[in-house]
Amino acid sequence: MTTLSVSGLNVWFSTEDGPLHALKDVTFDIPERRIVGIVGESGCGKSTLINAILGLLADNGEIRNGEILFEGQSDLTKLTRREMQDLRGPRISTVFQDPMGALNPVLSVGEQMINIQYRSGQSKAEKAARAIEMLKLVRIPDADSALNRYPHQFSGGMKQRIAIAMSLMMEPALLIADEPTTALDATLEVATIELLQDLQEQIGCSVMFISHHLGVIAELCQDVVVMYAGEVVERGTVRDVFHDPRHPYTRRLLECDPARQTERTRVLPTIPGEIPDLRHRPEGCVFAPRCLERHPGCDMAQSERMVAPGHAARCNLVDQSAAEGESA
Ligand SMILES: Nc1ncnc2c1ncn2[C@@H]1O[C@H](COP(=O)(O)OP(=O)(O)OP(=O)(O)O)[C@@H](O)[C@H]1O
Repeated sequence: MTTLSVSGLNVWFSTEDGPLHALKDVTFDIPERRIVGIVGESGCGKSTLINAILGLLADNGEIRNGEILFEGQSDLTKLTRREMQDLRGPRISTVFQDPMGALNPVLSVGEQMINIQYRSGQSKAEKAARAIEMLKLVRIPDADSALNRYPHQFSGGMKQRIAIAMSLMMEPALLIADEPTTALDATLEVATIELLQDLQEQIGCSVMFISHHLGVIAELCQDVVVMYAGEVVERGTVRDVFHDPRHPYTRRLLECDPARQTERTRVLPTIPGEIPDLRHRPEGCVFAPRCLERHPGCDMAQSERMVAPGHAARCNLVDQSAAEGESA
């Protein structure tokens, strides 16, 4: 079963300078029990995508068309505010870069972990036992006494692990992890990624993992969705997309062999130029103004093409090279 299926999603923001088309025809799946990485430069629409899934778009934002199917049943774009509230947390949970966004500084860790289970129907002692079990799972030393401590009494890495424990406590079907390791140093980042891998396997949830760190995506994810200027430009398994990138944008991102780079340079390389103003999208390919492989066909609208089973790219060049291959 597919945990999340986003198809033809379009999000617009109204701004003083006119309508801004932030997400255009975004389509991808998060299959059951898989970790899907979302990668792209700042401004490519990652936050807008998360907010659209969670029903938390800003007041000036609007989903004009498209579908976000959760567990093959509910179209999240059609749910009421109340219905979305019921899903957020227990069924679709989140973990962000700053764990303090999830932790209340004036409540003990135990109180917070017990409060999260408000609908479990269990006694307080059972909830406390579950909290200790989760703290052990995320490798917090001395988990029993950790319940009585406050967030500021833990290191940054431990706070993030507690936030992860809280987000997985109700065994959600989908965890949305937005740059959860970016603020951590390299050693803690590796440990946190290994932990996420372990927990995902144990709990059996799907994960949408947002990162601008290609090395982390390669390490953790099975599938990857490459976004540019609010469009999905390429998607497929990490193996296919990273070993045989078909969109010029993906190729630019990957052009330096990650294996030969240091931890620091494995983050997204800077590509000359900027994401276009999304109030004035180019008629043709949105990446064309920065593309080194630009040709006249790029001035026409691009549609997504399957380049191999499960591997798609939104680039007219894909067909051209395929056609060249056939005629050679
Ligand atoms: N409330 C808003 N009103 C107007 N424009 C918005 C709003 N929110 C986002 N945008 C625009 O939508 C586009 C996508 O923004 P978004 O924040 O989703 O990108 P992002 O990839 O998450 O970037 P970052 O990594 O910097 O947070 C940008 O052009 C941004 O300016």
